[in-house]
Amino acid sequence: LGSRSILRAVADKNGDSEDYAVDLNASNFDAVLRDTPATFAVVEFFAHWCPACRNYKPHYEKVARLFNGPNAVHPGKVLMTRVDCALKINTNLCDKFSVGHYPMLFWGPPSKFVSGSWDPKQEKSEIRNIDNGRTAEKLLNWINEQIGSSFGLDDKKFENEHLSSNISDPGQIARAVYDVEEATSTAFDIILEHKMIKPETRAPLIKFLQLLVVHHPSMRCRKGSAEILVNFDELSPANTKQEEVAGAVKNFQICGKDVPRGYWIFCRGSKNDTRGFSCGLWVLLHSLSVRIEDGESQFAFTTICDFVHTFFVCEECRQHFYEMCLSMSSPFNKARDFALWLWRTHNKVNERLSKVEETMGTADPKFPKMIWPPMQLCASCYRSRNSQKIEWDEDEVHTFLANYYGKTLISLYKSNSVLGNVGAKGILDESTTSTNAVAVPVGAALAIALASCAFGVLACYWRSQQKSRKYYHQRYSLKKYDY
Ligand SMILES: Cc1cc2nc3c(=O)[nH]c(=O)nc-3n(C[C@H](O)[C@H](O)[C@H](O)COP(=O)(O)OP(=O)(O)OC[C@H]3O[C@@H](n4cnc5c(N)ncnc54)[C@H](O)[C@@H]3O)c2cc1C
Repeated sequence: LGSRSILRAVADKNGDSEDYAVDLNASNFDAVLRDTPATFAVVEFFAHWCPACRNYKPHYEKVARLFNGPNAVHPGKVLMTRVDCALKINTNLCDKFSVGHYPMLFWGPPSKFVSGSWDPKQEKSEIRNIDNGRTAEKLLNWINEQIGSSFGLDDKKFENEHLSSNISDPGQIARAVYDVEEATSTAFDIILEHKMIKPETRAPLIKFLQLLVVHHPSMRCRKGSAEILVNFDELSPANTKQEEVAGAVKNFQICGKDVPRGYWIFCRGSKNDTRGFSCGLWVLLHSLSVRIEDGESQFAFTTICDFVHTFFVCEECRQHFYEMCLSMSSPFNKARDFALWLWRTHNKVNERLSKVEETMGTADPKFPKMIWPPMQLCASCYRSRNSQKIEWDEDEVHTFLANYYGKTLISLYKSNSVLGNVGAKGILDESTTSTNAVAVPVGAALAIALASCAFGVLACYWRSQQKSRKYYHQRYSLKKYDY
């Protein structure tokens, strides 16, 4: 099992069992703590034979319920885990943390636990012994003090009154990398659930996959998109029935088997019906727009327009977005222009929705629609501003977008090295060659994509899949955008 599967498998049990804390042992300890999107972790070292530990368990679980699993009230903040020191496999691990009594609780950033240790004599350590967590109330108070929160044991699902807005914190976007993966997976789940792969929708889907293969910010999703793309003609020959296609594609999970996880982090709203998928989709589109090369800008534009128009099941959203696509009178030659177009278009949506939400009272109070980026995020983006009008410095906006949706978005991946060495390298190797993929067949476009991405491992995999392949020599011309 992958480390995320462990997190999910444990989380999935929560429907009928009260075990929310994640059981770790020496073999999965590092991997789970490295992969968690949570900002902090609590590790409880205990022994299953210890009566005090058994009595403590309901207290610990009461707190873990708030943070772990798909129904977590405050997901992504704290990962609550436990290690049974009475199991032989964990002896060394417990020794490394100088576990001298049970239960013994530690707190720290998850990455500090990876290959980590704790020594009571050590003066400076980011791992701290929790010395006052003997009841659920005390433990939660201790956590609240550390992170300046006011979580309560009675907090209910989605009653995120404590959710802090991420509007003006530029570093928060780093957490959105998980949401971009979640949104990509959700988009493809929706496509399958709604049986949307048809002969007439193949072209927009293939083009979008081509874009993802090269420019998705997550290595996992680039790899998964490539696998689907490589097998696309086998998966959906023109005459195959919908059910067969859906069944076959389902076996290829676009961002790997551990995504989706079932919750949002950056895109989490303070109500259960706000934000989430549509926020994740925007972040995905922006992060694609800042990764393309000049020569791909028109391709990226038509691809994203067609994808939203064909596959985004919010009728009003896709219609409005498409109208804005159609209103473009000349093709894009520069990646910068396309990134700025998408930013402007998103702001038009924000402007329209802010009025609607104000009238209808449907806004998320923590995340009201606004013209973006606000001053707090990018003061230099503003040349001048009065109540009527903002005069933007578009060079500054573009620099900001490129940094925000480029490097910052994947910085958490890097620092956590979630994907291990290969993944981190894949993510950092953002150099790509311009690819007018719209004019080349699927296989050839992929070959160019792979060659240009330094995807060593994936390229090997791809070649091994190509032995007896015949490509569709099909031109995906989209008349609507032929200028
Ligand atoms: C293509 C598309 C079209 C949509 N059209 C409609 C519609 O017609 N009607 C409707 O009700 N809903 C529409 N939606 C949904 C709506 O835009 C929001 O996604 C949703 O209301 C959730 O809002 P949010 O607060 O999470 O912020 P979102 O608007 O989803 O934005 C997500 C994040 O992107 C960043 N951001 C905000 N503005 C910009 C910008 N201009 N440039 C770059 N980054 C920005 C912010 O960090 C923000 O938190 C659409 C969504 C998409 C993806």
